[in-house]
Amino acid sequence: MADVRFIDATRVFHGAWRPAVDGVSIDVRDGELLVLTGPSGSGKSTLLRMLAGLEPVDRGTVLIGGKDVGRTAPDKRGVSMIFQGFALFPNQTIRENIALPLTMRKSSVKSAAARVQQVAELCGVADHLNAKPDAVGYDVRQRTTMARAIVRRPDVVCLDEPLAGSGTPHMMRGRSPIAALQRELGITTLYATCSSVDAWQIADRIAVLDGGRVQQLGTPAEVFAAPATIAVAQFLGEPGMNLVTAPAVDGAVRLGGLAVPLTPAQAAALTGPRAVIGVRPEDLAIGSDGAEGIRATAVLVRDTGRDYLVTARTVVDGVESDLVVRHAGGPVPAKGEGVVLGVRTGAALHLFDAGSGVRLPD
Ligand SMILES: Nc1ncnc2c1ncn2[C@@H]1O[C@H](COP(=O)(O)OP(=O)(O)OP(=O)(O)O)[C@@H](O)[C@H]1O
Repeated sequence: MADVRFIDATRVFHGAWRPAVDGVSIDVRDGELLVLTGPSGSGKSTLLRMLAGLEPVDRGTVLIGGKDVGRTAPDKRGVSMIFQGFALFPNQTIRENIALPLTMRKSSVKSAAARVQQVAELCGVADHLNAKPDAVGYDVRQRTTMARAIVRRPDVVCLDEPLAGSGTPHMMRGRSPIAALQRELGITTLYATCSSVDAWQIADRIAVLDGGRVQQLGTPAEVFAAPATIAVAQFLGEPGMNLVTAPAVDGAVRLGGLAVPLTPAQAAALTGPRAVIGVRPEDLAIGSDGAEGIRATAVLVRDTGRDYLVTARTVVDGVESDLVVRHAGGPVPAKGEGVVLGVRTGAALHLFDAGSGVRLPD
């Protein structure tokens, strides 16, 4: 096992107008499950491929266990990569699927069989070795994928969107046996996913990428509580945080009747006359005693089964903005009805600079 370090790692594809991975510096601890997340095209796969040696590093350094692997061939790096959707061969048995990395390396038949048995037991699939992937459940298929990934005793496992296209419902993903096994085995793992739900549920820490750059690195709770940029705030949460550009006047950012006072440090960090107020749907409430409220019109009401998501349209500085409210108790407004929105007591409000998109100091 080993730790992983990216230092200023950069990859520019031929003819591209900007790097796909742009000066990324991340330390992944030995045994850690680090989730790389961010929108499609943010550079997650390219970063994993650079670690595995499938993509060159144009600038910067990649270290595995303290060793610069820039000149190390992919099969000598001790990195095992799992691609999208499990990638188990349907016409091969679970045993053959697990054995594949060994048979490709022409390991002796006897030692390969012993190793497959050992890994199958470790991953809890020993009872299914003669079955084909289609004949076993989702849990066994994922465990088999992990067994195949570790059969050659890698130092690091890279999983690139392992659940994409696997038909796994979102609510099941947090119970992913891959994540559970990773913890049992304590193997350093980098897991790329577009899904902020996956990232939130399984990670020790998450790195949010956007445009090839690390926007934020931290535990899921840290990133959720204090997103470092507007891009991160938009990305995490379901639905994402409401973000409204509002004027900063007389030391406060004003959204309807709501005035969010700026600390001296926040006022000094502002690069222009506007800030972006961020508030999560669960932190807004319909109904407010007037003066402090945001006057709006309900334009969409969605029943989630557990509660309602009400989209309310307001006008700030002559510009229409939509705010989503998670509404659980009390009468549900009809489409077109006027509402006054308030911020729940104790709720967090987030402030970002409208020009740079960076969080204002708390
Ligand atoms: N082989 C390639 N040649 C040229 N450009 C590429 C190549 N591979 C990726 N890119 C570009 O690099 C950028 C990062 O892509 P990458 O696949 O790493 O992002 P990603 O976050 O993994 O996206 P996704 O979640 O859709 O896989 C994108 O702009 C993509 O178009």
